[in-house]
Amino acid sequence: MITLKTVVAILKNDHNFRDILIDGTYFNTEQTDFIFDSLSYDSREVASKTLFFAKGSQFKRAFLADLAIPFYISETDYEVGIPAIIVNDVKHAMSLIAMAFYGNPQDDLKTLAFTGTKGKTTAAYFAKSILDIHNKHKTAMFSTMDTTLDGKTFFKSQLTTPESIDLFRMMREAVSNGMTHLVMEVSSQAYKTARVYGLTFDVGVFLNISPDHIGPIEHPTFEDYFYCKRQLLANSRFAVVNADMDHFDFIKSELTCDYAFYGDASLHPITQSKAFSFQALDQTFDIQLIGHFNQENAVAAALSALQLGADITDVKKGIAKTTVPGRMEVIKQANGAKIFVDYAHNADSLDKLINVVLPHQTGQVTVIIGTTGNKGESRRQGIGELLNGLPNLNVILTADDPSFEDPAAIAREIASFIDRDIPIIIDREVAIQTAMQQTSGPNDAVIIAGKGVDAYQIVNGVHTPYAGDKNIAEKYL
Ligand SMILES: CC(=O)N[C@H]1[C@@H](OP(=O)(O)OP(=O)(O)OC[C@H]2O[C@@H](n3ccc(=O)[nH]c3=O)[C@H](O)[C@@H]2O)O[C@H](CO)[C@@H](O)[C@@H]1O[C@H](C)C(=O)N[C@@H](C)C(=O)N[C@H](CCC(=O)O)C(=O)O
Ligand SMILES: Nc1ncnc2c1ncn2[C@@H]1O[C@H](COP(=O)(O)OP(=O)(O)OP(=O)(O)O)[C@@H](O)[C@H]1O
Repeated sequence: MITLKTVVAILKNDHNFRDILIDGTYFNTEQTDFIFDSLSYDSREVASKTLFFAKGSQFKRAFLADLAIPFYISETDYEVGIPAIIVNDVKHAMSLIAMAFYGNPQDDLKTLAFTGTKGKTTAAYFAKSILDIHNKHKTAMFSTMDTTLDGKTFFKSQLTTPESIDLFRMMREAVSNGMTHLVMEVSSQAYKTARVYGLTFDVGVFLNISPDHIGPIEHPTFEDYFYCKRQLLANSRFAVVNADMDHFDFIKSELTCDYAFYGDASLHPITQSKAFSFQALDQTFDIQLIGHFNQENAVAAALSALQLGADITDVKKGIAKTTVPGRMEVIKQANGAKIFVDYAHNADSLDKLINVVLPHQTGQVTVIIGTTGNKGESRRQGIGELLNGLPNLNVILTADDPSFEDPAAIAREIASFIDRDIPIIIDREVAIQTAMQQTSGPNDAVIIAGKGVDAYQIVNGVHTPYAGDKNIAEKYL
């Protein structure tokens, strides 16, 4: 529940209130009070006491026209005869009002947020494993892969960071379920679209930055992407930062809270890095996820969990038991060849993934990859140029969430950055089957990059069923 009076007070306090408009008359405050019993940003989900937020580039006046609602909040007066609260920024309004409506659930949780171009999901899984040992399985998690409000039942979310109304509702539900900690991923889009506006995290972690998510529906420039990501540190009580990342000195210069750094250029380097173990924080850790970058993700999670009260024993146990579906999963073909299934879908991740595989697999190595349509368009050049610089690698280009674009055209665009001829097999299952048929022994490998365990392909904007890279690979062992 929230009253109109509280809503107006929140907006005024945030310097976001413009006016209330009822039947063509302007008011600078509420005329009578009203109690709202729900919040919504979707006209298909409203009731008689819903406070409705009209937001978004695709919002249409028609969505409001026949609604039986007491008020809506908007940047625009849609002139539909419904009392309107006009604000300068509807997404700021939505976040602060949702926070109050759900009773500031962040105050009842220890909150840990990860941002970075890569590793958010993996680091979140490490952190959840550690914290679950510390708090006896009372860790909620909001991640791209999985969301859990009770620590044990999981569902897939549409967005990496939920819309603010959903975020605070889910946080409240997690508290009601007895959760004491929340681990979440915060995307740059979350800051760009104010999904976490007004929220301060107990610990904010910045894992790394590389050019990505630049395109018409994401960020116009790298500067914008980087700025949005840095907002996590500006809105955290304690920062954990990778000292080896690009622009680290600048990030450090901006910090206003306490912090811990990790990486070679810090007091917490990773040493003795082996496939399944490493040393850091004066300890030896066992780890199931191979790759130095996963050891970085693990140390970031370790420092965060220590800050939130876990002890080093919890940390060691948590890291040792962590696996992440679709991240660095290795299966063996009948002929001994190794199949690596990983979610790498930009040049930086693919580069790191290939560098983990090549030292061990000295035979024929085939990479299967595509890139998404209508999103992250710059990945095509990045991946093409990377593969061009690795002439000994076999490559098959395939589909990966083409959305409204033609997957063959996307593949041709990637191929245009590669000097040698590259086969294009749009059917991902056939691409995997073909590569696996070409292996001949234990030194060979197939790297299936991009979809991990995603059980769908986005085609024409619709999630269409897909068996999943790992399931398909297992079919052709
Ligand atoms: C750019 C962006 O963040 N867009 C998100 C945003 O859209 P928006 O606010 O612009 O809303 P819109 O799509 O224009 O829709 C207009 C509004 O009309 C409403 N509506 C619609 C139909 C109707 O009949 N009645 C009605 O009221 C809708 O509920 C919506 O509120 O809010 C929508 C939900 O309210 C999201 O679905 C949408 O995510 C889009 C689809 C998306 O794909 N976003 C990606 C780029 C994203 O955010 N990704 C990051 C992860 C990036 C990473 O991998 O690191 C993420 O956090 O998920
Ligand atoms: N620290 C890292 N640096 C570079 N690449 C990484 C790192 N951690 C993971 N990766 C690679 O990126 C892929 C995606 O990892 P993960 O899902 O943890 O990242 P994410 O930030 O959640 O990704 P996304 O934003 O694309 O959902 C992994 O499969 C791996 O190939």
